[in-house]
Amino acid sequence: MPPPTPIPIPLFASTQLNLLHEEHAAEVSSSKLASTAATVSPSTRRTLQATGYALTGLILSQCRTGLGGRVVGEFAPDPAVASEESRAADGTPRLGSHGIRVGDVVRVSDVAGAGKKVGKDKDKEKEKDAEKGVEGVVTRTGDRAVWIAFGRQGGGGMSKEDDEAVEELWGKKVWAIKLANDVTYRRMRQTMEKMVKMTESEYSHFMRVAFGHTTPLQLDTEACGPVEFTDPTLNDSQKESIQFALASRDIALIHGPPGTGKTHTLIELILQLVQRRKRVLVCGPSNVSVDNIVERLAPKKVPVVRIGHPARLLPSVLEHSLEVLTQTSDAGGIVKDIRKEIDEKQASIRKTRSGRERRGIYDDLKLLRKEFRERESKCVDNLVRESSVVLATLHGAGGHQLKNQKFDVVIIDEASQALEAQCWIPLLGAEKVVLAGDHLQLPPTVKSTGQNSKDQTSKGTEEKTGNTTDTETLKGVSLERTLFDRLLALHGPGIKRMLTTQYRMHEKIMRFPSDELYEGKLIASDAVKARLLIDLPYEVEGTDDTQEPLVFWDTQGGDFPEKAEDEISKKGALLGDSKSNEMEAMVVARHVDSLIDAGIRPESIAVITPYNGQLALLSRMLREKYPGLELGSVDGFQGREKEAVVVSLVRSNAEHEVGFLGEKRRLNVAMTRPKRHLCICGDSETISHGSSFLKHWMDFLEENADLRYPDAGDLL
Ligand SMILES: Nc1ncnc2c1ncn2[C@@H]1O[C@H](COP(=O)(O)OP(=O)(O)OP(=O)(O)O)[C@@H](O)[C@H]1O
Repeated sequence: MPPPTPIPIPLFASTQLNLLHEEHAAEVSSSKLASTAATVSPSTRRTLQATGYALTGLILSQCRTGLGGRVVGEFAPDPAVASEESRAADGTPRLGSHGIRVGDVVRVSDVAGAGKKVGKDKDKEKEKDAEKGVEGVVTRTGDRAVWIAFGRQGGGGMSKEDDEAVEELWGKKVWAIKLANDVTYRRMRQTMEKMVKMTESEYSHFMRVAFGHTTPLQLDTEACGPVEFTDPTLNDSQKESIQFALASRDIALIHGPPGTGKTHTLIELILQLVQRRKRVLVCGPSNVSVDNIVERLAPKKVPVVRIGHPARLLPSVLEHSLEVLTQTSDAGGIVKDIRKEIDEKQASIRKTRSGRERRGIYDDLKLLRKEFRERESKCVDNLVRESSVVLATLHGAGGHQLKNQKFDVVIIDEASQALEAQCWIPLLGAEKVVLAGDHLQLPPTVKSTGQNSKDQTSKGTEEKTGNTTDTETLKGVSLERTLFDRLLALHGPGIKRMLTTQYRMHEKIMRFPSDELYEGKLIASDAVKARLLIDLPYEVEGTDDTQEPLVFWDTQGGDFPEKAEDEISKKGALLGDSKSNEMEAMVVARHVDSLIDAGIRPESIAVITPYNGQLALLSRMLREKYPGLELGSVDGFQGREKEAVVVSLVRSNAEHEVGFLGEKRRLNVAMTRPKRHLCICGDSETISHGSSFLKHWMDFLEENADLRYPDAGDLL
């Protein structure tokens, strides 16, 4: 491996900043979420409610101190404006249908505050605040109320400003609007800004490795000692990956192709690190990816703390949540009394008529909350310090709870699905890093093209340096290029170990992705290699489908043409164009019918397609008929599996255009979801012209699949 070309860290970080800026703008505009909830008319508010973005006509009906010292407000429909139809039998107003969900970030503001004429400057300020409202996270939704927790994102209780803003809501008619959650962006931006400013002497060894200023250190096999695995079922490639990660001194990549037990391996690695008295920070790009690890680690009796807003955590991991521990653990005792006092004071405000008395209580409340925050932060600090394993999402790791915490190892699961800037949130202070992922499946979804920032960066660089060398070194830096990918390209396969036994697919389903993408190294475990639908643990008839793992319905011949379709969002907005193929959809539907006729439960089957136009069509044909059947996009199905998967490839045209079927990582995801049965529907003539990968795939299917040719006349 030739020495890597070093990448200047400030240049990398400023390019990322530009790319992130563009991406955020693209995301906000495509999601159409209002980023400011300032003055909007009643009719706009009603439209926003009808389209699932807001809840109007609310009043604050109750407040209590909730998790992490946040104020949790209960918002009920205003009885004064609730219509007769919207009331329950006992006359209580109901919320009606709305699209506000648990975990959503919302802003609650006063509807009347907007546009009022006010006299004094101080009042004007207050009025402005009321318009601006206060941000919170939805913790519960019910028929008669929604509950919203106010306070800093990432925990730590209420700030003084939040306190006042919530108090301002009492007695007002308010509304709540869903906001784009930009904590992740903020944290990525802050991290990149920090990187831009860092001086050479501040770079950690890991940073210098990650940007090619130096090469990874030799493995330290002696220091990691002999490994006694706690899990006797680990296979050799899993054991080797764990040993490698233990011996590495700076960077180790664990490459986990589909179904190879990546998480299984990480659990053992974490246990081994804890045995060696190492402190470990474990992160993932999503709450689910992190909770998945907490769930599997918790029974092992290792002290773990999960950082993150309790509203977004799985109920099964709540007892390990930092905010819950702050209340339930012994360490939490120091904040309990004060919380009670705050609640009592708060309740007394509403009973007090005199303005002077109210202000007095208000002042007391401020002091109490300050005390609460101080005690809580001490308690949080102790809890985190005492835990060998701390878990958070990548952006959650940028919260105040981990500010002064040092970890021996940072592990990132699903690293190939995270933006690189996101990974750097926990990595800036890291000494040793383990990344687990599969760069041959889809990277994180990116909406922007990155073109503007590329142009800006090259211009800026040329102006600054007078040449384009730096721009050259940044070639290939885009948001879609993950840290996992980049490190592999920079330092070569020596920094990675691959898991090779897969526990999902029948051998015949695995063969093509293994040979084409994983150097033929995948092995199907004995338990799965010959499993067929007919072997399912419920009654299944023996048919051509239930005894065959791989079926190819080849629609070649021109009778199954694709169609361009406008892609319409739920709100009726034009999203762009997509493709559909009605005749092919009929082939898919027939295949699903015959699987179900043979006794396969709809819940065991998924139908997936890369095109939203086709997904809409298939949904119309199949959703009502088989409610348990799963219908989805290929991208959305990454990380999932089903007993039987039917893939509709859609493209069929005389020009042999294949669009984004040309992305082999997407096809890899599509073909590696099933356990026992994969059925591909597509036009081999069109598809085989798309790329050499697609040509090999079509050849493979022709030779190895149960090949069938649908008759267009039969279908009509
Ligand atoms: N050594 C093993 N022996 C038996 N079963 C295993 C082993 N390792 C993993 N598995 C099984 O393989 C399946 C996938 O494992 P796991 O959920 O850890 O993988 P993952 O990495 O999270 O998922 P994916 O591979 O899809 O990314 C699980 O059902 C798990 O029990």
